[in-house]
Amino acid sequence: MQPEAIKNVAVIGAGSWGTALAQASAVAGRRVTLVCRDPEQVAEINTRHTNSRALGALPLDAGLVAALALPADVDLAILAVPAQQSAAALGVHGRMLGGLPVVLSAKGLEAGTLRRQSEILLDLVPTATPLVLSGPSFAEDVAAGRPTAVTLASPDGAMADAVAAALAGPGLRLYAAGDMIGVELAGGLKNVYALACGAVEGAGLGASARAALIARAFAEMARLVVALGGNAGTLTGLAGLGDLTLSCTSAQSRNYATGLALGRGEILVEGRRPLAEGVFTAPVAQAIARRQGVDVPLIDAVVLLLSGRAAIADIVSGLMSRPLKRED
Ligand SMILES: NC(=O)C1=CN([C@@H]2O[C@H](COP(=O)(O)OP(=O)(O)OC[C@H]3O[C@@H](n4cnc5c(N)ncnc54)[C@H](O)[C@@H]3O)[C@@H](O)[C@H]2O)C=CC1
Ligand SMILES: O=C(CO)COP(=O)(O)O
Repeated sequence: MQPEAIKNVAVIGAGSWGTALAQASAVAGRRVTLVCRDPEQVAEINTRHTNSRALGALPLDAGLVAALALPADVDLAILAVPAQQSAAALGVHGRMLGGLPVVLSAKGLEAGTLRRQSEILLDLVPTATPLVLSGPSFAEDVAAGRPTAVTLASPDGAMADAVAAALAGPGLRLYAAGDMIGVELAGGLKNVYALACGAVEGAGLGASARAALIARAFAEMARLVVALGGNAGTLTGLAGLGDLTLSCTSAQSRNYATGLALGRGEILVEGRRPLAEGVFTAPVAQAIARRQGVDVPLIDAVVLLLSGRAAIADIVSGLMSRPLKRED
């Protein structure tokens, strides 16, 4: 496929990330339909050119329209609902996606089934071509056109090149890559580690502890990626090091902010906080690691923290008192 053949893009999911990706695609010259669930949101986007629920007063590109369903002439779809909602959204829209390239942009693993986003897509729409978009990219930055770079991974290299070229614009640079498993895992796992890093800050444990945590998270993530057939080298790129750095050091990350609250001793009340994908992905990552026989002490620590069954001081002292081991 040539990039010029990708004229019409549909984005499923009108939250902050879906709206930001729709905006970037429109700025890149595509005709974009943002698929919403709420008729009032459709009316707001089409008349006032804002999506206030997702991105406040930010003016949206005139090439972006909203609708309740996908149009018939779509060349490329982007799925941008929370990771636990991808199967439900594909249940509604999947029959329109047969044979199409589908960019998966949620960062998370599915509870219960332990599926990655590409596995969900291929189970529900076997003829679609999956591409995974991940990397350091806050929706607010992408929507405002600030410089952002991400990875776009697919086993179909020619398709990844074409879609990267079609979606690239003045503020968004996409690097095509082949290791979809590594990129998917990196995107899901960084949210778990961002929770941990936020908790370290919230508990006042210091910048040295946070840096050590990031480095050990990187090593843990590499073990899991390799065990699942991915490439550890992928983690040196945007979806690995790039996103881990961003999400583990910035309170703008909702996962980091949630960790901060936990570290301060606050109790999480479901539905009362912004989406923090790591909360759902942590137990899934732990189950996958157990299945593969991979040691993941940091993921275990986050699962314990989220369970509310142990204080952060006890969790940290448990991590620090493990037998010493070699780094190399
Ligand atoms: N916000 C960000 O900066 C970034 C978010 N992401 C990822 O994008 C995914 C979505 O996150 P956000 O847009 O930030 O969340 P959000 O909470 O802002 O929006 C989620 C949207 O999905 C819609 N939705 C939920 N279930 C649905 C369903 N079954 N069918 C159709 N629509 C449904 C909701 O109505 C809402 O509009 C997450 O996996 C997140 O990790 C990735 C990169 C950046
Ligand atoms: O994935 C993101 C940045 O790359 C967004 O992070 P949060 O979901 O933690 O806000």
